[in-house]
Amino acid sequence: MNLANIKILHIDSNHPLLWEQLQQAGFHNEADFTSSKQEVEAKIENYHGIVIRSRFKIDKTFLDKATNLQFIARVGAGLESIDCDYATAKGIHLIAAPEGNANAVGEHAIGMLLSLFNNLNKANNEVKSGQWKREANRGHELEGKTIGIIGYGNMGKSFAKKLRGFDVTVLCHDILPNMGNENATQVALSELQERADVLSLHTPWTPETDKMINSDFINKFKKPFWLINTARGNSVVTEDLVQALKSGKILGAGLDVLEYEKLSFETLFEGEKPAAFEYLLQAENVLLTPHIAGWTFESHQKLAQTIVDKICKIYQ
Ligand SMILES: O=C(O)[C@H](O)COP(=O)(O)O
Repeated sequence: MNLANIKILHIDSNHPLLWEQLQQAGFHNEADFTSSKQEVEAKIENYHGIVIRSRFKIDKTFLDKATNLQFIARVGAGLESIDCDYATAKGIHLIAAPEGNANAVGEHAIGMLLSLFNNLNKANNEVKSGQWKREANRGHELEGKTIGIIGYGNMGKSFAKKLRGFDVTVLCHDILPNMGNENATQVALSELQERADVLSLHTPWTPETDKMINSDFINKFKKPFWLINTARGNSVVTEDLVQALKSGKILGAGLDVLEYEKLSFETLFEGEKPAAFEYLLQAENVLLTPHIAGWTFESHQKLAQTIVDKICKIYQ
């Protein structure tokens, strides 16, 4: 097959190796990082492949215009910006690269957990502002704790693997059966809620996981617990999380994702903020990072390489 006939449109910037290796393989590549969704829609019939991150939604309207599209390559894990069922029904290959940033997410979740358990962020801020508070920063140890992981795909598995060596019990829950492995025992959700001291969320954002962590869900946990969310902000009802933080049912939270994060910077940080968000910003037992769990120099490269390999495989 003459790969020069396969025209690929890149609508988001990625690690340069992605472009370079597709060029070397012989594909015809074009980049358009600025056109609006409507502008891309108007020309998408000319392309056989599109390489995206999450700039805009690939919905039915878009797909109906993409009459020659053979693949959609998402340089990342989450596929929520694509109408996957509709694309698949049209015979379009869907490619994603969760293998590329799973390690980064696993390491970030470990970092958040250790930071929360040992007050690293809080204590650091205090010492740097001239306060030497030892008793107020007495920490907890992971040893002997039970870690519950919801969503046991690439990210959940990576986190569980990193937990080896901490002498913890690792439970996982997934909608698919038989997902447990040497690093985690699969249990029913109710058992996880009964036993866990920590909940780490590693689920995609789907209708089933939207607002999943709400008061009802939280109250089913038998013990107070720590929450780590490196998955999607919309899976947690922030008001309910705040209520649980206030009551002590949630002991602390490490949040790399927020339900407000798609708002503009101005909306998010200037002027009046949603009360629950304001609480998270002030709370000492809440650690916030700006959706960077999968955002490392190494994952940038691994994501690109994974996508190149998967595109090349389609045309082997
Ligand atoms: O789904 C992912 O891979 C991560 O959440 C990163 O998403 P982004 O490409 O939209 O930043």
